[in-house]
Amino acid sequence: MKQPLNIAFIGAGSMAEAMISGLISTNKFKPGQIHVTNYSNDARLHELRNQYKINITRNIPLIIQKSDVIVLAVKPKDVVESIENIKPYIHKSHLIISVLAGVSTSSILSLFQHKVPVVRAMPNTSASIGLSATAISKGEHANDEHIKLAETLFHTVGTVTVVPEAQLHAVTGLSGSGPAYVYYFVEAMQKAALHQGLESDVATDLITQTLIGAAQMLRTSPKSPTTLRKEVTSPGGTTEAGLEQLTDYEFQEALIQCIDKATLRSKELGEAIDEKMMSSRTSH
Ligand SMILES: NC(=O)C1=CN([C@@H]2O[C@H](COP(=O)(O)OP(=O)(O)OC[C@H]3O[C@@H](n4cnc5c(N)ncnc54)[C@H](O)[C@@H]3O)[C@@H](O)[C@H]2O)C=CC1
Ligand SMILES: O=C(O)[C@@H]1CCC=N1
Repeated sequence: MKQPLNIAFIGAGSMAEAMISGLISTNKFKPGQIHVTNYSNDARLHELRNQYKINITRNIPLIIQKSDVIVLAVKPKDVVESIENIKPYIHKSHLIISVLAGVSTSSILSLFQHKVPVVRAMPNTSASIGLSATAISKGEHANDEHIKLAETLFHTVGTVTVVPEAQLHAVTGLSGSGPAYVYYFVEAMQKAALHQGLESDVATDLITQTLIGAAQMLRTSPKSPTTLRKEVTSPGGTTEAGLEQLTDYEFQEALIQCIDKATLRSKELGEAIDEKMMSSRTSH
């Protein structure tokens, strides 16, 4: 594929912005190489242009013609309409990257109705600071070069793992949605800190540094999470008293159920698209 690459984002929401922000902040992509369009919100496009100096447009033929990589970043429910709009202008030398939860590469290929290379990816919003955990899989007409290109792109915004496509539902429930679970956990820690009389900004600093420290320990220490937990937990001490409450409230079970449910939802989102495609075919 020619260099420098031009990238079009179809959809200008949270995930598109996280990727745009990450791509630009690493200086590996210039704002001029990035193009973005959305459904109807002009103010949102102007906001993105003001912040990142990227190209904004609602001219579909133009954005597709100018770009080598097309990132589908609409909600799963909008995939049929968004592909319908771009389809006439797509050719085989484009690489389509879908970040849509649940939607399979085979559904995307059926919507394009021709042999376009598709890579499906599941990043997370930490892409905005170059720390996404992204997993990718290739569709039927994507080759090793396409997967390499997608790897390079997502490497700019964090780590990349290639997985069999069937595993992307679990990845979505785990690391795609994962940042939200952590933020939810932090919201609870903040409430507890306030309840105990700590100042809000003091609490926020302590919580954030605790999370960064624990995450860094997980990354750098050869010890397992269980060993690291036990090292904090003095017999008869404060941690043990706290963890007893989490056990009583079945915290781990709740989290397992949470990830199972999110994984199931990813499958349902994909199935809903397949059903929509089937019913539109039978009604024509
Ligand atoms: N938000 C997240 O943390 C993550 C989201 N994703 C996936 O990324 C995709 C986008 O999610 P968000 O950014 O959170 O959604 P969002 O609702 O913030 O953004 C969706 C964007 O799509 C645009 N859009 C809708 N229909 C369109 C059409 N026909 N043509 C062009 N643009 C159209 C909307 O105007 C909006 O800009 C979803 O499929 C989601 O599953 C994947 C990983 C993480
Ligand atoms: O909640 C969602 O459906 C998307 C996919 C992963 C994170 N956000």
